[in-house]
This record gives sequence, C-alpha cells and structure tokens, in this order.
Amino acid sequence: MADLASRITKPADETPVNDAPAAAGEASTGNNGAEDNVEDDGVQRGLIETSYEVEVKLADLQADKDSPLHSGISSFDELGLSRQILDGLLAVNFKKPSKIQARALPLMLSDPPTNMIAQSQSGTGKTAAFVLTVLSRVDFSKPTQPQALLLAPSRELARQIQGVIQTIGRFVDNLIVEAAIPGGISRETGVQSAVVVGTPGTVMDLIRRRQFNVSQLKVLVIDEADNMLDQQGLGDQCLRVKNLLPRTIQILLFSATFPDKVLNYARKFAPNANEIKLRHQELTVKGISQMYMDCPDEAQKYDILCKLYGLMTIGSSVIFVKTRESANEIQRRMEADGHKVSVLHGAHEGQNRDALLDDFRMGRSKVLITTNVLARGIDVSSVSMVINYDIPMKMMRGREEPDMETYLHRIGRTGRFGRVGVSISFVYDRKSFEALSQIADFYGIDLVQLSPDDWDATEQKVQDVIKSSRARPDYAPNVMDKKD
Ligand SMILES: Nc1ncnc2c1ncn2[C@@H]1O[C@H](COP(=O)(O)OP(=O)(O)OP(=O)(O)O)[C@@H](O)[C@H]1O
Repeated sequence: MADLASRITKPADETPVNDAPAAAGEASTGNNGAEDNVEDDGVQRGLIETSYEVEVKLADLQADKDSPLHSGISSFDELGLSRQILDGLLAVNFKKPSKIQARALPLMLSDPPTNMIAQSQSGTGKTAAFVLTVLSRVDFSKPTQPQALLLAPSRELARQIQGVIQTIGRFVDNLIVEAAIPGGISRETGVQSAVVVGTPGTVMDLIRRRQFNVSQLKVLVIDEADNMLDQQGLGDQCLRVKNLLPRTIQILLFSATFPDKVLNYARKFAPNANEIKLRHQELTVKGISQMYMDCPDEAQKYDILCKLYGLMTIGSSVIFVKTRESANEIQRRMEADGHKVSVLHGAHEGQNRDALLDDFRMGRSKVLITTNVLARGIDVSSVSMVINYDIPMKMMRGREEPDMETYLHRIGRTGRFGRVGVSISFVYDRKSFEALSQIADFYGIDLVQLSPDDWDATEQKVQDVIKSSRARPDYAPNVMDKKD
C-alpha cells in the first residue's frame, strides 16, 4: 500500500487485504443493436464549453490557423450543411455545435476528404459529428447503393447510431439506413441502403457472401475506435473489412479514449489523418461526481448495493459487473429481496437485448445490471448513477491491470451532455483499492469517499449531486474547469 495514490484518502487500518478470486471477464465486444437517443425534450442542454485545450494536428495545410475552418463556430448554419440536415438538427433541438463538433466538422467536411482521428470526452456529441459528415457525403439520388459504413463494437451501439442517423436525417429524401447486426439484414436481398451501421463480424459475413457491395463506399466511420482497432479484440476483423474497401475511402476514427499504443496503430489505419486529441488528465467529465464505497468485505458489497437501491431509482442506474454469471446472480438475489432490476449481457438473444435496452431507455426499467458489453457509447440521458460493482481490470502481458479506458467509458454512461451524475466504485480489498487508486492517479481524479457506516452522509452526498440540475464545482473538484 506504500504507493497508494494520494487521490484516495482512506485510513490504513480500515483496509482489508484479502484479494478477490480471479473470474473470467466478459469481452467488451458484443457482436451484435436501440433508437431514440437523440432527445427532443424541448430543453436546450447546457453546451459543454470546456476550457480544455485540444491538440489539433492539421494534415491539410489549407486548414491552418488562419483558415476560416479554425474560427469559432456558434451555429450549425456556418458549416455549409444542407437545408434538410439543418432542419433535422432544429427538430432535435441541437442549437449550437459542441466543441468536438465545431472542431471536427470543418475538417471532415472539407474537400478533398481527409481522414480523422478524433477524441473527446464521453457524452460530448461525437456521434452527431460523424453522422453529419456521413449525411453530407452520401449521394441520396442512389438510395440503395451503399456509400457509408459505420462500425461499432456492440449490437446496441450500432442500433443507437442507426437511430441517430434516422433522427437527424429525418428530412433527408430517400435516406435508408440498415443495421448490419445479426438478424438485421434480409438474407434474400442483402444490403439495400446507402448507409450501413454494423458490427464488424456481421459486416464481414455480408461482404463475403456478396450481400454487401462495398465498391462505392466513400466513408468508413469507426466508433469506439481504440476498442475496435485493439489487436486483442476486434482489430483483426476491422482490418479485414478495411482491406476490402476502396483505397480512397475517407476514414473517421472516434473515441473518448486513445491509449498511445492504439493511437500509433490508428495512424497507420487512417493515414495522414487530422487529429483532435486530449491529454488523459482532461478526459473526465465535470458533471460526473466520482465516488467510491469502502466495503468491509466482498460479501457485503451485495448488501451495500441493496441499500443504494433507493438512490439508484431517483433517476436510472447502470450496475457494471465483471461476468455474466455474477450479473445473473445479483439480479436473482435482488429480485428475491424485492427489488426490480433487469440484466443485459452478451449471452442473451439479440432481440431480447433490444427489448431490454428499449425498456431501460423508456424508463420502464430503471436499474440495469450489465457487463462491459454496454460500457461504451450507450446514450441514455436519464442515467444519474453508475455503479462499478467490480473495478474494471484487463490482462496485460499476462498480468491483471486496472482497465483505465473501460473505467472512463463506464462512468461516462451518466453525465451526458452537461447533465450531472454520480459514479460509485466499490472497493473491498487491497487489490481493488490499489486498482482504483491507480485509475484515480492516471486521470487526476479526487474521488469522494462514501462510508457504509454513515449512511446518512452517504445519502446526502449522492442526493446533493443527482437532485441538482447542474454540475456543482464543489462536487466535481476532480475535473477540468468549464466556462459557460
Ligand atoms: N449540439 C448538440 N446540442 C444538444 N445536444 C447534443 C448536441 N450534440 C449531441 N447532443 C446530445 O448529447 C448526447 C451525447 O452525445 P453522444 O452520444 O454523441 O456522445 P459521445 O461523445 O459519442 O459519447 P461516448 O463517448 O459515450 O460515446 C446525446 O444525447 C446527443 O443527443
């Protein structure tokens, strides 16, 4: 414990030291897809005017500092988007571009098309940035000719992106978007749309079976690109797909995280790309108050989870666990104890997964237990609490290490686009405690400690955040400043 990050303040005598038994983790790569993620609730959310400095590397000399491309953009009208697209943005109440949209869109829309590697915090509007580019590049006079391919790591995220394209593109004539996920494309007709969103395995299958004509594709978008290009995960499949596409295709890689190792590979995958990136200390979102619960031992994690149930249902909550088995087991016990919870993981059938996530989006279920399959990209604005029942870990060179990226993506399911949220990470032994310390140190976070022994204080700390309408600086001292 000597090198405990000073970020977590915990009295040494309270730290239990029995290590957790290793369990098999679920791959964060569901192979398979939801809809109304673009909200139209009539409220213009506070735009994230962060003061972080993004590093912009310009591949195109025309796009230098003096170019109008670099000037601040206060309205979507300034981007040269079509009337139909602007009407779509108006309909979903997107009044101003977020920073990533303002920075990335001029670079992605310029001609000749240039590749892009773009990083921005969770919930800051990366989806609309690439969706607007896709809608602007496709020639809708050829509605069934595939022209844009978007890849995502899970069925749920692919369906969500499909929904965003359909929503923002609602006034675009002849827009057809299909989801290349298991069960998504008719075997008889094959792909019959200009825009295809899918998971890499299904896309590869369709191409091999000659059911997806990729010869006229102009844009390839890879969302959650660091995860998708990772050689230990979906990297091979994505590379195989790319190798079958036209050489001139514009490649757009997006994620909230780009570890150096993957970034180097991404630069080869998308040569000469413009880059928008962040330092890792700039990656956490101000609206998310990051807390940790100091559990006496592993068995009591469950009891503490049940005690938190009332707080979880003020809004909606996602509980992340390591394995499918423990997800099932926690659901079984919580239901037996009278709590209403649902569970979604990769072992469920595709359509069942769709129905479960739809129920959660619509508020019909409020507490969702899941694995890393939903850690990335899923946008449900009502989520006010994320619980890391297990600290995310990954195998590196044969050793288990804290999974910095997955931590950030998991907690990013709350605090979407200027909203507030709480994340509570459970620690109970030396290993989980040190793992969380390393994560806190890496991102420069000051985690707020919650104690199971002082439940009134715990409730107060959580409620103060999730019942407030906006992020309060004193509850998020850990993250970068925001200028409104
Ligand atoms: N310009 C805008 N104005 C208002 N709301 C917006 C704007 N752009 C995006 N949003 C909303 O912000 C929310 C988060 O956007 P999005 O899902 O694209 O985040 P993201 O950056 O892709 O996050 P993640 O890294 O978690 O995938 C969505 O609900 C979206 O509708």
